[in-house]
Amino acid sequence: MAAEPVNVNEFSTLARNVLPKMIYDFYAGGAEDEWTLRENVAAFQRTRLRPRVLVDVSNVDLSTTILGFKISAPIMIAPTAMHKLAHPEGVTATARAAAAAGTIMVLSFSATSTVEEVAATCDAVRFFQLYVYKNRSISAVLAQRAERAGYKAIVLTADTPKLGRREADIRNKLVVPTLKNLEGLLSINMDTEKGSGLASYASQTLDSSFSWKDIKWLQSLTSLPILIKGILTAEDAELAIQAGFAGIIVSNHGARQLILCHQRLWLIEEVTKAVRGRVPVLFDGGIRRGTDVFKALAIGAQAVLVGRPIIYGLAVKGESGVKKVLEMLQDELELAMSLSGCCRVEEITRSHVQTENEIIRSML
Ligand SMILES: Cc1cc2nc3c(=O)[nH]c(=O)nc-3n(C[C@H](O)[C@H](O)[C@H](O)COP(=O)(O)O)c2cc1C
Ligand SMILES: CCCCCCC(=O)C(=O)O
Repeated sequence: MAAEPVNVNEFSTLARNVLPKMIYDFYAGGAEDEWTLRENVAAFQRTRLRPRVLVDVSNVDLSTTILGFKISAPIMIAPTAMHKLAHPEGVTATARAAAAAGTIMVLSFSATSTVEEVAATCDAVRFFQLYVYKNRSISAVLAQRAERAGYKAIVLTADTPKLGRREADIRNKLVVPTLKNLEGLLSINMDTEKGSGLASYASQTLDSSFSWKDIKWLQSLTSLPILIKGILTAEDAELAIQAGFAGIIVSNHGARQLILCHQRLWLIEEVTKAVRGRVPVLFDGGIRRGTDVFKALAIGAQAVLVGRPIIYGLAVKGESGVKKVLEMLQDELELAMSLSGCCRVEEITRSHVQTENEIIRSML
């Protein structure tokens, strides 16, 4: 029997062993030559901590509040598609694990369980992620179904007018299962002749004409707060606030969309400076350790979301695997806070981290 994983990265190795190659590659993969994927993780490793000592850390509290909802730690579950490819119970198991951990899960539009099935599986605060389809009434129906089913916010993913070029999926001729939310609403011929079935599906469905001028339409569909996911510049952060978004998620979609040339972790600082506290700023991408959460918070994020590690926990051990991943990250964050002299998440400040440039400058 394989040894029990002691950290989140070991779940990734175990997941690789249990999943068919096509599925693991879909989950693990990034766009093009995947250097942004590597950079998502490496940026954390190049960021140093500046711990303070001799602080009474006998009582550390990780809890925080996002859009008025209290969560046990600033670690949420990012929307990721098709959990039934990882485990037969799919995202209902993920949702139960989120509820047990006292955190918020963002359900993917492209889930393999319906919004109602997920809502019925446990009582927890959930958000719903939305893509805008060419047939906009499909997105409208889904946003309204989510509101009726008790979801507390909509998360508009803004970085996917077209699907990124995921070369592993092209090579593997990725076959995608039925997306349960769309049953009866859409019928698509998923072509794997030329490569990825997901790419074929996306090119038939995603509305690449959707733009800032259409946000009012989106807001007219729902009374829920709407967050925007995929913001990477101060300019777009300002537009998002002007458009009335209730929160911003700094994200490069787990390096699955555009290959970037910026050390992305520092975009949190660019965005938080532009936002000036007007709405919460969250971050996702490359979080694999509690110290990564700590660093993202120090740079200015109010909470982080985690994508792949959750799927790997699900693939390896179902609901209990997801719980374990969340527990590991929470425990590591608690230790990082204790060893840095922080008892509350609000006590994690910019002075607790040093950037690569700051490190170089300090040597001159
Ligand atoms: C397999 C997979 C599926 C994803 N599906 C979605 C999705 O349906 N909607 C969305 O907005 N983002 C999706 N994402 C992006 C995640 O929400 C998140 O931005 C990213 O996974 C964070 O990076 P991490 O995996 O390094 O934690 C997906 C990512 C992965 C890896
Ligand atoms: C119609 C677009 C499907 C996107 C699938 C999920 C996703 O966002 C991903 O990164 O994969």
